[in-house]
Amino acid sequence: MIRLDNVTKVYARGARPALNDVSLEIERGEFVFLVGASGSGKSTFLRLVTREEKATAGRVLVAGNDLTSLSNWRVPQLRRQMGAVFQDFRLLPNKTVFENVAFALQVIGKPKHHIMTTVPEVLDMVGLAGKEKRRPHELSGGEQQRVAIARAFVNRPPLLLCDEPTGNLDPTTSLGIMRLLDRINRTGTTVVMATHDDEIVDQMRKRVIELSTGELVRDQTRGVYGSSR
Ligand SMILES: Nc1ncnc2c1ncn2[C@@H]1O[C@H](COP(=O)(O)OP(=O)(O)OP(=O)(O)O)[C@@H](O)[C@H]1O
Repeated sequence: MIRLDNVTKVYARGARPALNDVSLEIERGEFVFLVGASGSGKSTFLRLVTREEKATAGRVLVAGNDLTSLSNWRVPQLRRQMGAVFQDFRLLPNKTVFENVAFALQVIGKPKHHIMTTVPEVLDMVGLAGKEKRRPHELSGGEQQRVAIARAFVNRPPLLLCDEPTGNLDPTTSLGIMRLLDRINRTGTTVVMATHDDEIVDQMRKRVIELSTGELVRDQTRGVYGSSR
């Protein structure tokens, strides 16, 4: 699903590489935690996968596309294959829960009848049935993140990228979000999650990839947050 071959990323104003000669492979259907101190390169990794950034050297392959040579006009097509979830939810404040999720389908031209059947299904799946008409400010943080996950998953993308999805949530709420991401992963969707949440990583025991100042320093199956433990 994702392959990096000797990838280096140097930002225009960057003193040192944000990623330095990183090679790794993530297979379809895997659940992977991306850990490392602030500034270690996690977000850069995710931005290379979405093609928000281009590698300075090396090759990035995602869902069968070589992003090094992918033309700009094909980037929207690439992004349809991935959903993204962020720490700050990024919902549209003036739209209802239903409309926030429906919007993701409208922008890719799905017909109304498809939207009317698919959105309730996914809202049910994330545990928000009955809250369709609420606006984001009328929901708890955990519920807002469920809306964001519903929006990211409504098109059933093969890849879900999560950047600190539990960063604003308390431990119990975070666990609920993780159960949901785990369920999504079990449908066959590859999940890559950048996180600082040691409790979550230690509980889930999934593959852990650790970056340190742009270098891959650990790749562990059924891993924990800190390598010293
Ligand atoms: N647009 C940019 N221009 C210049 N340097 C950047 C840019 N974005 C990130 N960097 C630098 O690249 C390095 C890696 O940053 P990145 O955001 O990928 O780290 P991170 O692991 O996601 O950090 P955090 O956990 O704080 O989100 C840092 O040194 C950062 O300052």
